[in-house]
Amino acid sequence: MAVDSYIKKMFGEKSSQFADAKVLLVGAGGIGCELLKDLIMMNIGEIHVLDLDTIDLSNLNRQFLFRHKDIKQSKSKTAIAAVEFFNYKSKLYAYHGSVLDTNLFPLSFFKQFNIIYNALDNLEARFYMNRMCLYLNIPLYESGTTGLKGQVQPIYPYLTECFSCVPKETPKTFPVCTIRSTPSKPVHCITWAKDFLFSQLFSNEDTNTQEIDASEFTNEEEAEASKKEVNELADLKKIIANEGDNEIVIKIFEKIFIADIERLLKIEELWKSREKPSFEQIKDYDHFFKDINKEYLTTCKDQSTLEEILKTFASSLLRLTDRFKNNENIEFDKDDEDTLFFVMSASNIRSLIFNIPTKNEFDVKQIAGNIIPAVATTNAIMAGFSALSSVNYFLENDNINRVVKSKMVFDSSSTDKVVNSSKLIKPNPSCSACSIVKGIITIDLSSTTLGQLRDKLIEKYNYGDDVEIMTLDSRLLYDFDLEDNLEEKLTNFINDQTVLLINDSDEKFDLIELYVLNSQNSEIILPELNIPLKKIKPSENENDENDDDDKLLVDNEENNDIKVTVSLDDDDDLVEEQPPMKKRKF
Ligand SMILES: Nc1ncnc2c1ncn2[C@@H]1O[C@H](COP(=O)(O)OP(=O)(O)OP(=O)(O)O)[C@@H](O)[C@H]1O
Ligand SMILES: [Zn+2]
Repeated sequence: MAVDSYIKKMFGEKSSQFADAKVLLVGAGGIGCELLKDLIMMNIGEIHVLDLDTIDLSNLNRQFLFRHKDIKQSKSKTAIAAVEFFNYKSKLYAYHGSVLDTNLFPLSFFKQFNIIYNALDNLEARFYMNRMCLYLNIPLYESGTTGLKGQVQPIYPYLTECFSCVPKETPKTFPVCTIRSTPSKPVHCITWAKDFLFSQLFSNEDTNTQEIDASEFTNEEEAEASKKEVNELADLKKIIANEGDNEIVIKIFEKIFIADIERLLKIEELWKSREKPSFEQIKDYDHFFKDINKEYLTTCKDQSTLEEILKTFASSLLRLTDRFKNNENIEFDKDDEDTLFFVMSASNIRSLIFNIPTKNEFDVKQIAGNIIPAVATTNAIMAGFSALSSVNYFLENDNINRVVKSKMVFDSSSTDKVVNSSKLIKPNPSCSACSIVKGIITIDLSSTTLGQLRDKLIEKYNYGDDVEIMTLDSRLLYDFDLEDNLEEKLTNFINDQTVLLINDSDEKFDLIELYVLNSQNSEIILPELNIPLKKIKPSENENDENDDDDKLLVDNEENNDIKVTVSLDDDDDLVEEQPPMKKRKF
């Protein structure tokens, strides 16, 4: 049966609308390759594929559109070239770049799509796409897998839970003192080698300026020892940059694995209830450093003998030193052999000193790359559900009906059912992303004054009296107390893509967020918004005399007449988005 009639049989007459759709697929990795195939099979009109990465050897086992010859080629472009021979009607477009790059992909880029599919592997990009879809009110089909687990979440902006509504699990971290002074597991040594030693030696940042936070250590002496370590490493880094002969291997080894450990040994407090580190297992190190070179031993991946460990350390260090001297920006990458082997061997030397089991290349790669093996089948299943979920977009006329028909799909822990589904849930009213109604304002910043913007806002959204206008980064541009700026052109305060927060001075309506698109000679075009009434009654906070204690008013250097509100709250949670401005009272 031809694809067209098959689709018609499956989904009915309305499936002919697939051909009119323009969709964006973000990510051409494990799920992305599968989704591209599924969307093509649905005869979607235009499929735009975006990915920042190039193909690695380790992608080939599951990213079935890529071949060995494609290694180092752009994922999005290769994926599209690979399906060229499929029998399909979709028009395909590839973009190589990060979706976070606002120069390459401004908000107006996303505006052209009916649907966006996320096939990403990190929270930052997922949070970002979630926001873009909220601004533009575009349905987002979010998917992800870890090993045998996976899930697909259709997100209909403001009607269902968005990606930020539920806090995401934090990646596992360890106390600094465990990593720096008292490791007891292989993962502690690998984390030390990757996140501390490797970045101290090879990162382009000025490591001299890095501060040690004494409160993270249980013991003052320990904090002092760590501070010394960092300063001395910064000196070694200078030697790496300027000399880089084989001497450096011995110097670095003796500093990190002898002097620093001796310093720790002197802190008796640390070893009262722990086994002391010892040099017994590495005492013959100078023997193995006699004939070092940049070639790796053929058995270096095994890491089963002291010779393999030490020689891998020496070769990887020398190779990285060469790269560093060539001004290469070296970052840890599990698929970059030199960086992986350096981390592997350095962590194994540390393990020998702390009497911890050593690990081979395979294990270190898993742990250092935080990898749960990706499973091709899970990717294929979740991509399939993502494509199928989006069929509701075409079969139903509006988002409310789409929500009713759509389901969230996830893996099941029961053995008699592979996948489960559940109804979509309403947004979390305190979600940092979707609890604030968002929209896009098109405006000519060079010809419009702040006063004109204020008047237009009041008129369009029926604010009773007045508004306060701020930027997302907390600059107060206007309130009833700050009228001096009203005659000024907006270019003096904001740019294209600035996000504005508009607050109702009467406290009747909730805060709104407007994304600025600068357009020359354009009138002020404000979005149609359904602004909810304020959830917290002002009277609830009236007795709170210290309301302003959590903000400071300071001068902005560029615009001296603008008040700048700086929050003293320091909410550093990486996996939850920043708390919304509406939580503060202005
Ligand atoms: N900011 C971003 N912009 C564009 N593409 C992105 C961005 N962040 C991640 N991606 C892409 O999302 C895809 C996710 O796919 P996947 O989870 O299979 O990861 P991978 O990098 O291909 O594989 P692995 O991490 O297992 O080696 C990757 O191709 C990655 O390049
Ligand atoms: Zn939300």
